[in-house]
Amino acid sequence: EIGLQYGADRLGKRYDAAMQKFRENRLGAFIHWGLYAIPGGEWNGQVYNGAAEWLKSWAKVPAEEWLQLMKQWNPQNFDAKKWAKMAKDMGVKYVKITTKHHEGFCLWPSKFTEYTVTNTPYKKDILGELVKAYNEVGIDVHFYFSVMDWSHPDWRYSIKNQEDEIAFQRFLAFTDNQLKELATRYPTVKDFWFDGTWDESIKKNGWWTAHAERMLKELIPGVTVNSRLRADDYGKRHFDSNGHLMGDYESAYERRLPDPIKDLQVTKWDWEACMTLPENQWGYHKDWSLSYVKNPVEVLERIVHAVSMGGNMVVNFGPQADGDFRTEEKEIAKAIGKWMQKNGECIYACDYAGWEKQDWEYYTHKKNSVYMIVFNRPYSKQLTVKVPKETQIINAVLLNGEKMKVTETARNEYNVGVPKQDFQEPFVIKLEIKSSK
Ligand SMILES: C#C[C@@H]1N[C@@H](C)[C@@H](O)[C@H]1O
Repeated sequence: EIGLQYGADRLGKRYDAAMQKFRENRLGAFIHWGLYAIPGGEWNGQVYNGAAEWLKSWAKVPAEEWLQLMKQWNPQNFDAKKWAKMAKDMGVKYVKITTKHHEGFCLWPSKFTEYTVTNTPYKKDILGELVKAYNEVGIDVHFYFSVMDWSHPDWRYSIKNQEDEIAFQRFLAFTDNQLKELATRYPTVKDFWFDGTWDESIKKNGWWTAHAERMLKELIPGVTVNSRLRADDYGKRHFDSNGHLMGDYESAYERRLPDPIKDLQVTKWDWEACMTLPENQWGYHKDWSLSYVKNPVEVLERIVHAVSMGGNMVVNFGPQADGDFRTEEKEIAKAIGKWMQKNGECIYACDYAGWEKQDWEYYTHKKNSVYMIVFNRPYSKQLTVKVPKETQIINAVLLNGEKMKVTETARNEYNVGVPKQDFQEPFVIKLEIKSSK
């Protein structure tokens, strides 16, 4: 191994209570809300099909022009309690909120920039209202924070000369101030999810990324930080030059998931994926017909896929400028919630089972139960289960209590029958197992 000053601070998983809670939460929601919700993907009469929260970039809008949108920021239908109820009904255990996206507009009254909710017709501390409302219903709040800040004159993509260096060090000090502000104003926050850290300027300042993580953990003991913040002494991101994960969980799975057969290495560490409902829209886009929108079962499949490999899944919502959610998002949240109400025990506090994946889909594991989450119902009406050596299936029950037939078909192989009723949705069978290992 090579000596690193700014590599991984710890080897292996964290097992303290705060990290255990992060891990057991398993299902979260992302909220991408900012000035970009106002134009919703359209600028000067042209609709851009790229991600709506990047419209400033697609339409090449200068920062001072873009930030004029603040004059229109007045979400009259915003109701933090309604947002909290929608999340609770969906069955999410945490919500990640964009405190500040790349545009630099802050949902909290930051003292270090003029580009905040305070200087809009709305005036009030949106972030504070949301933290309070989510916490009141027992939902943890995580902060998304974009280091890249298009509104700040000292932001640099790369460091080309001494002037860049001096400006960027000022920028990092500004960022420190905002992070300290967030951690002290909202001490119940459980996690910081950093984004906008892929440019040369950050990779050349690995020291700062290590400092930012350590500073937050001093301010809020137990807080978790994602790997995307971190760059080591040589600019290596997520995993340091010795191959060790930096931060507390890997956060590279954005709109994609590890392969359930080829990428089993991820089961060795904590990780969290995040996904969009359309192909690639995080902020509100007025025209969702521009790309495929996943149906509720396709969203569920991604949630279960992540948990089956020991990861968390965060499903994204992009609220409208008026503070309400589009109908499609409300309907998907409701459908997920209905399924989670019946089947959540195969998700919450579950982990990778380590059994050989089958075509009917996924296993998850909790204590001495293994759950079979069936997305593909076989015409044979038999679900093949290959168990590890010295493992027996004692019984198999549907979560509604219906007993499933279990037939040993070969050494360490069983057939588990399917339910009589075709539920027209993924169903869950709970296996009680006995291992003589
Ligand atoms: C690229 C990029 C950003 N990362 C996702 C989580 C969204 O915030 C998107 O704008």
